[in-house]
Amino acid sequence: MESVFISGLGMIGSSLARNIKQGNQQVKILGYDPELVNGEFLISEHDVDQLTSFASGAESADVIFLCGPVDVIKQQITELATLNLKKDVVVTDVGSTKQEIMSVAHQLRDKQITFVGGHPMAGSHLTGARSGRSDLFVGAAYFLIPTSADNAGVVRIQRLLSNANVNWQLVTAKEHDSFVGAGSHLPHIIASTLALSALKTIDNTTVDAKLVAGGFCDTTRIAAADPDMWTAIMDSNREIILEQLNQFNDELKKLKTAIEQKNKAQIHDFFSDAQKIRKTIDRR
Ligand SMILES: NC(=O)c1ccc[n+]([C@@H]2O[C@H](COP(=O)([O-])OP(=O)(O)OC[C@H]3O[C@@H](n4cnc5c(N)ncnc54)[C@H](O)[C@@H]3O)[C@@H](O)[C@H]2O)c1
Ligand SMILES: O=C(O)C(=O)C[C@]1(C(=O)O)C=C[C@@H](O)C=C1
Repeated sequence: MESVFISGLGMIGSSLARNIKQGNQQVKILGYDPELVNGEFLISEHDVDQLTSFASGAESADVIFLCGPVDVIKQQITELATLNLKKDVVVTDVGSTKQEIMSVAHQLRDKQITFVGGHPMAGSHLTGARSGRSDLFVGAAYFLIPTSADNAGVVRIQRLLSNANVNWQLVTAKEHDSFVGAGSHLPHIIASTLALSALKTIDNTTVDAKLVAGGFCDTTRIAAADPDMWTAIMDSNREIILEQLNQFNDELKKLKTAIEQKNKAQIHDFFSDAQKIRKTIDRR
């Protein structure tokens, strides 16, 4: 019987457990999470078969998914390199950044342990096992960062998650971090900045903040995300984020200047260009 160990049974880890279990009841799922409530919930739902310590789950697994925050994933890769893992184990993760993680993972590759970086590009601002879903990843990109020797690992992960109906994307860690910087990290920064700055103004009016426009709610939903998770992501993708923030500031400055100068043609071009870009990525 194939054993899968999932470390971190929050939204993403629990979604993987549900999906793998639904796809194949024969796979034994071992789980670890320091917040016991997550594991106990998944045991009660029969999505996880057994709760273990990190070390014993890792040592008895055929495939290991690291699903904690990015900083925890890095620590656990280092810990895995000290354990007595199965010889042909495949280790993967779901962290939102990849360059740092792939670089820490050399400790595993040096010991001929297969590590394939992973990142399902689906989720929400919610946390914990109760917020996971078996269909969370349907239609979403699932990035894998193989190294040249890791083809068997890629196939093994794809087979295990064949029920997930994801859009597999094999990319380099650098390409990944640049893409998610623009497509995920910057949006979170902007949503949170908007929430902070707009509320300063709104709180000085007599109108209830809950009466804000739908556009405010659409653009700030992700500002409700977990600060611990996002602090770890900012720290891990620091250089790319700083570069992309400069680019963002340049665009914002252009609009500010056009508004100051009452340059209606430029203001129109700004919204028209953005409209065209947004329409090209409409998925649903
Ligand atoms: N939230 C999203 O939309 C999303 C999407 C894709 C990837 N990710 C990435 O997935 C990972 C998990 O995010 P999530 O949304 O499931 O967050 P979550 O908070 O729901 O789950 C993280 C879990 O990790 C556990 N944890 C903390 N320290 C641990 C440790 N030492 N060992 C094992 N578990 C530990 C926490 O108790 C928590 O249950 C993060 O690395 C995140 O960057 C998140
Ligand atoms: O949809 C959301 O609420 C999310 O925040 C999910 C989201 C993102 O879209 O940016 C968050 C972090 C990830 O690494 C991948 C997906």
